[in-house]
Amino acid sequence: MTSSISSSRSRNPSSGLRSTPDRFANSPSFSSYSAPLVSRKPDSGRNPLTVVARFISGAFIACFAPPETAEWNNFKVSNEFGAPSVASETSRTTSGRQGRNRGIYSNSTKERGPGNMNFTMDEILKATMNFNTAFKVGQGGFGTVYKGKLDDGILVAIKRAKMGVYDKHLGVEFQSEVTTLAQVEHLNLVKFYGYLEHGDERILVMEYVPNGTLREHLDGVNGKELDFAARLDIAIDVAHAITYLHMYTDHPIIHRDIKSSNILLTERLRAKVADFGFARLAADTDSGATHVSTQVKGTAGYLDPEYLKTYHLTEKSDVYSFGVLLVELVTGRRPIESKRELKERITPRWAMKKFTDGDAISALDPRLEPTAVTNLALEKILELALQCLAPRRQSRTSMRRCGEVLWSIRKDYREQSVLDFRSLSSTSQRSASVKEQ
Ligand SMILES: Nc1ncnc2c1ncn2[C@@H]1O[C@H](COP(=O)(O)OP(=O)(O)OP(=O)(O)O)[C@@H](O)[C@H]1O
Repeated sequence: MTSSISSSRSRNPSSGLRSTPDRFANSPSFSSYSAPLVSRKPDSGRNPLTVVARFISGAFIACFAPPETAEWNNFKVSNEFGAPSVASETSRTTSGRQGRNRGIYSNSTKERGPGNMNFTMDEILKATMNFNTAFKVGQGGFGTVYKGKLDDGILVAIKRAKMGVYDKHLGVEFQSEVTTLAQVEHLNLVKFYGYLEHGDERILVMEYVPNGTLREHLDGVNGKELDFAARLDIAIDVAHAITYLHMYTDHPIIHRDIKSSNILLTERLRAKVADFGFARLAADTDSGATHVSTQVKGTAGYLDPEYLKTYHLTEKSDVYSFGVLLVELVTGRRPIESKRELKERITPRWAMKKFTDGDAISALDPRLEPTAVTNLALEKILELALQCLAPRRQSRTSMRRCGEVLWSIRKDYREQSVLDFRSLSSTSQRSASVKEQ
């Protein structure tokens, strides 16, 4: 229903993804990146991620009217499916038991790594205590998300599709495609463990990330707070994850829905990018082809204006969304703040104006301390955001470059903070000794 047809599907039949060498994940420096070994899946003649995207995008729904008919900043995420009631969940579970069990299998069930988990419905029911609402951690376009504990103690997030969000015809062919998706592995990407089709049930199992979403932290929900250094770390983590998708998988992958509610945080406030709901193989750089969708997908406020105009999708659409995310990180504001006065409603526009007027500091999240060191880093981040948010995609920087720039901003920020701290403590020591005299 929300599936996008890519005109380049036939042009991009390559289906394999590189398995991620561990040394590669969360590499401290992009300059140390080297191309990992390629292990290609045999050419299946079709693009598996397109199928995955069709399935999941049918699930993680955010469809927008064509740009001619809708103002981009007024887009609303349309969720066509109501949440199932507890009663209907129970009846689905019962009927599901009579259905067929399918999942992702590895030859060895002992070897539990991403993508090779072999799940049964009983296992899922046990892990979630029959989808007990006490284990519910969230609700999205796809359905309900539960926290679960597998027999071997591994914590997982279990996404249970709402009835009807999937395209039944895609069910059978979906498994092998999901296996491919599961091979995408990076420390800053939420690991995809497996998928289970069981009667009417469609269940995705992934790494459980325990500390909520970036948006919740920026909103200060449940006392969650993020200082400037943590925000900078998060920006770097996200840049690493997206660079990996763009550059180090067998074929570039465009995330398509980078936003603060798709960034999950660990206890140590490291970021993991979630939701490949809209993921799609990127342009074939050799042929210069780009993807042309029949529908624009993504989230209001994060959408590349050029993609909105042309329906052409490239990695630079992710760069644009990342620019919005950078602005969100330093201002704390949502991309669209509809209750504010007109000139402040579109946060990136407002923040960029402040920056170009030489008044970046007044765009800083009021919860952050406006020190000289923070102000310097803020200006550099907004300068990078400006490059990401360029209206024309040719003028935008790359995700790799974003990572490099942020890395150097963090280096300077840390060094300056240490110097600041030292001079502060020596000043206070001096004033203490003056008092003693
Ligand atoms: N892997 C995970 N670990 C921990 N919590 C998760 C995980 N995935 C999702 N959640 C929680 O479940 C909520 C819903 O997630 P989900 O991805 O289904 O929807 P969404 O991204 O919020 O919305 P949409 O599907 O419309 O994009 C998230 O906001 C988060 O709180």
